[in-house]
Amino acid sequence: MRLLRRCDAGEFSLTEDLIGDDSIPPYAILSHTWQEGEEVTFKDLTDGTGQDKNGYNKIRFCGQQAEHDGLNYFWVDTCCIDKSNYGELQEALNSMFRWYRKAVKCYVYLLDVSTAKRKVSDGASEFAWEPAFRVSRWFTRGWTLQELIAPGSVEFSSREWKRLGDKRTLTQQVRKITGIPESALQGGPLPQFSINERLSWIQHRQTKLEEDKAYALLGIFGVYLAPIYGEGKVRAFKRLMDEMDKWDKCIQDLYLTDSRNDKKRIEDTKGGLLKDSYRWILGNADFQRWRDDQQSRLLWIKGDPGKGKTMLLCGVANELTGLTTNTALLSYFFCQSTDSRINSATAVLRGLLNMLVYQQPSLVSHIRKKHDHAGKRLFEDTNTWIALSEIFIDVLQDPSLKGAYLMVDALDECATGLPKLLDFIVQTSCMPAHVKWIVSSRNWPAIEERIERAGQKVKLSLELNADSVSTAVQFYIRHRVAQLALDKRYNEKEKSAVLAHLTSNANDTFLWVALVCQSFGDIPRWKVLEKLEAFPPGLDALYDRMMQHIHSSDDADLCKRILALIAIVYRPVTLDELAYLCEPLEDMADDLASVQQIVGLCGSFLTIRSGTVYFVHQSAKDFLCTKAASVIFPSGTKEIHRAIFSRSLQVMSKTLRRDMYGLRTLGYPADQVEPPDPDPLAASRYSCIYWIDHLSDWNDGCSAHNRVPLQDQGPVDNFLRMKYLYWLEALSLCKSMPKGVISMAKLETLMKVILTP
Ligand SMILES: Nc1ncnc2c1ncn2[C@@H]1O[C@H](COP(=O)(O)OP(=O)(O)OP(=O)(O)O)[C@@H](O)[C@H]1O
Repeated sequence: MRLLRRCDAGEFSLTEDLIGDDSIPPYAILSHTWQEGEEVTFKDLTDGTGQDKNGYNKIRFCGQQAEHDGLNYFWVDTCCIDKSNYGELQEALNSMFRWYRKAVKCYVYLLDVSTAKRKVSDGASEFAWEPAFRVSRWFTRGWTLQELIAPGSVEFSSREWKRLGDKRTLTQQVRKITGIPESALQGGPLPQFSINERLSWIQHRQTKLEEDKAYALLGIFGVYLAPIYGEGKVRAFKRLMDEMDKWDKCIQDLYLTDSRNDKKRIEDTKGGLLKDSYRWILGNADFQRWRDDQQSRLLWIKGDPGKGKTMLLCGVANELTGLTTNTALLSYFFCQSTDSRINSATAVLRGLLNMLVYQQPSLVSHIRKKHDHAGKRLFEDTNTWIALSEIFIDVLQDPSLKGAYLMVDALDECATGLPKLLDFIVQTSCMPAHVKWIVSSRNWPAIEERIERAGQKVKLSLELNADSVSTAVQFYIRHRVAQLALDKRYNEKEKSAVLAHLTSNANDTFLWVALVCQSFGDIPRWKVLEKLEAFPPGLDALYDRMMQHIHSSDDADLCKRILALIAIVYRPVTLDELAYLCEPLEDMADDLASVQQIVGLCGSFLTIRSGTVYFVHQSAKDFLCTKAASVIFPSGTKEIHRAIFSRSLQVMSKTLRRDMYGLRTLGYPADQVEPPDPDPLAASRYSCIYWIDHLSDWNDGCSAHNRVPLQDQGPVDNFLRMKYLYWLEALSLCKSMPKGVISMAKLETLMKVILTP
């Protein structure tokens, strides 16, 4: 990129070609419409001519504005690109959007808008220049579309160099004139707008060369295309759309979860995020050191279960969102061991990448380099980690990446590949890039050992910040008690007693407060004082008490069965799925309200959100699987795997059939399938995907006389003979064919082991 610099004599000179973003100083950029034969060219500038052209005036305008704003450099498209050099032109066309985005200021020079006339009359609601502004030629040209959208600051000036306003103050007018939504004008991520919507923004705009109408969209779509002038508009658009299709496919294949939705879900299920309970971190010296010191790249927040780490990270994400708009990207990931989709090292990198490319689509090029060859397998085979980590490093080293904040919550919940993920975080936190990591986990020595290897790290222990955490928990207690008092109509005495009990027993643990308050919600007001002592301090003591409560209830066996099942499944199951997987619930399969009620009897261990059953917290699952294991798995966990496998086979045999979604035609694209309502796969979706995993876990280490039924005429053989094709169809409808292929290989291995004499 070449820039212009003002010389002492008031003239301008071109810099050399500046390679690499680090060598590019802050600059302003001009946006205008071209006048045939009147523009100052690259050749003019190098020959020292062109001062007599009308276009020279615009360069002076841009230079003067830049100087006024304290910027020594500026860029003008007419003369900063050597258009006689095809390589340079191609690079410029594909970089233009980024150049406009990186400009500190963009000055729009409107030759056809004059401020010579003053306000129409006193009290008039619009300025005299507004009618001319509305019909300005600038709004009708193709290239000016990205010049409006890409820069953070766009200032409009009249023919007389008078400032009219900027794209923030004139948002409503610009939105009306262009039809472009406000969030796109204000720098919102463009992938949130459909391809058709983005195409519509240029529909009524013109370009001198017909192909340019397509090329002017490259930055807006975040794709790379070599310009072929002469190919015609139709072919140029076809090539653009082909690129978009590949882009779309790549993003779809990468997609695993939308961390923004995960964050929202987590905040919702945990009862909403309280700013007063996390904002202490913003004033914390360690946090500030990590945030403000360029050399500090890795912040590790560590603390015991339920100390509020996840909610703290949600809060930090919110604060960084405000802080980083236009200066850096923010990407986060919340590991959850109870959900096999989001509890592995590869899932973390996929999730982080997904958020990065959403904000800066041009970064997809690094994924495309591998995805164009390998397709979806790139994200699903044994080499996925290698490929993803290489892609991730390329992304972090992309010269156009201004900076990035990367957050990973609950490293201890990353069940697969944690050591390599930690090594990767440590490695990339030492790279010379503007990247900062923030991670959280429990106080695990294995994590500490690896994080210690990072050069510039900051450790923030919640236990060592007990005063701040304690004050934050106090805010939380007051908030929850106020809510309870309102809902349950406590009198002052009851309210004070609850407050005092929580305050003196919380031990700086949010989760304990959250669980106790949840239980108080089920206790009638007149019993609350009497029941207070039933909530002992300490998480385990509380879980223990919840377990005893279940034990002494009429539905103890059923509740324990449900808890065991929810602790074993590979992803949270829906009420529909639960009703079929848990045999004693079978009769209620068409009465989900009752299933929901029964889940409600399982103490506060479980919670239901949008029809799906989750553990209220990871520590609840940990408690059940360790301290209460003998109670909920009296015959061991294999027995639960066996039961889930066996129920899965039954539900699949009962529900799978040909063309369940009534698609009729063969070859219907799987990604366009919408589940009918009611969904015939609602009850068997989980079973279709995971039955082989349960079979395999049941078999794992089984003694010879307990062998799983894989022989001819056994249940597996019968199922495959009768339903194999329907099962494949179901896998495809569940968009889980790749997982199915892995499962089939697993089944084959299992057969070989078991059936070998
Ligand atoms: N800032 C906050 N606003 C609202 N609720 C909060 C806040 N901090 C903590 N909580 C409450 O405390 C509970 C525990 O917090 P959180 O899940 O963040 O703990 P954690 O340290 O991540 O636990 P673990 O390490 O066991 O996963 C949450 O479910 C929520 O109810």
